[in-house]
Amino acid sequence: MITHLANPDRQLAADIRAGSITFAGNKRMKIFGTLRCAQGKRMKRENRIFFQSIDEAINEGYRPCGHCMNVAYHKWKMDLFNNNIDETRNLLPQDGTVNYYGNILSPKAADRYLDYLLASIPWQHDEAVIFGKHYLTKRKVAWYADMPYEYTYSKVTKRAVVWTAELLELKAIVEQKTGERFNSCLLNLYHDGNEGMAWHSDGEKDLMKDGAIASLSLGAERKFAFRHKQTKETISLMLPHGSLLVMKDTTQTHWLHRLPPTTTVKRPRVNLTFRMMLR
Ligand SMILES: O=C(O)CCC(=O)C(=O)O
Ligand SMILES: [Fe+2]
Repeated sequence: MITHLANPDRQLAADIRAGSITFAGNKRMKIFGTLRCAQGKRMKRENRIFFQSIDEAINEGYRPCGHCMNVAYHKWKMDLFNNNIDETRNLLPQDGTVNYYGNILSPKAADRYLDYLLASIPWQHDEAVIFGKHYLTKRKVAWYADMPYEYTYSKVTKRAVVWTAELLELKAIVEQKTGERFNSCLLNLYHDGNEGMAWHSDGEKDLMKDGAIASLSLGAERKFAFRHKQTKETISLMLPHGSLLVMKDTTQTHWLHRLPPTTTVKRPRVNLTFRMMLR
């Protein structure tokens, strides 16, 4: 880190040629950018500071300029919300794998997808058969897939509709993050905290056995919990707007999961679970 005031311009030119100066920062604003940045050139000499590398600037607490360092700026923003989330850490102590990826969408993108999903998905109340009686849930669902697959859960057979462009974008983002492939997605709409989902596992015979299920959450932040079928051990976490959780390996065989209702949440939540159906 070198200040501009402490350096005669001749020395500065030599440092730039030698590569010991590659970025300039603003001491007052704690922003850094390239030496050619138009915004950077306007700053007062006494505020100007130089760095050799991006790492040096970030370690000093500077953030990348949104004009001349767009890619680094977006990475810095995502790292900021995800402060130190380790997506390789297994949240389960045994008998399955659950990985939490934190926020995978910027707040703006997450807002945009949530607005789209609330307005454009043909949401329908979910149907279940319990002791031979048909029930409609308060929660609404929609099911999308590569083909109009049939899928049975809660003793009711549903037929998928084919992807929209926006759902395909989300599927591509989730596949890129997780390295997995998915051919279908169940969407759930919880209008407020009164709606949730009871303890269950997603081990239906139409699903690929031990396949990954990737769960993308949008809207109101809600608690999500796992409970081991034998030991009854429970693990829970919060799922914020734009976050991704992946369940895989033998998770569905040994663990139940649920979305507990909560009276404090007044806003809707949309959850997308990307799955691999057997065909
Ligand atoms: O809403 C959620 O987070 C989970 C939904 C779920 O478990 C399911 O659709 O099977
Ligand atoms: Fe589930």
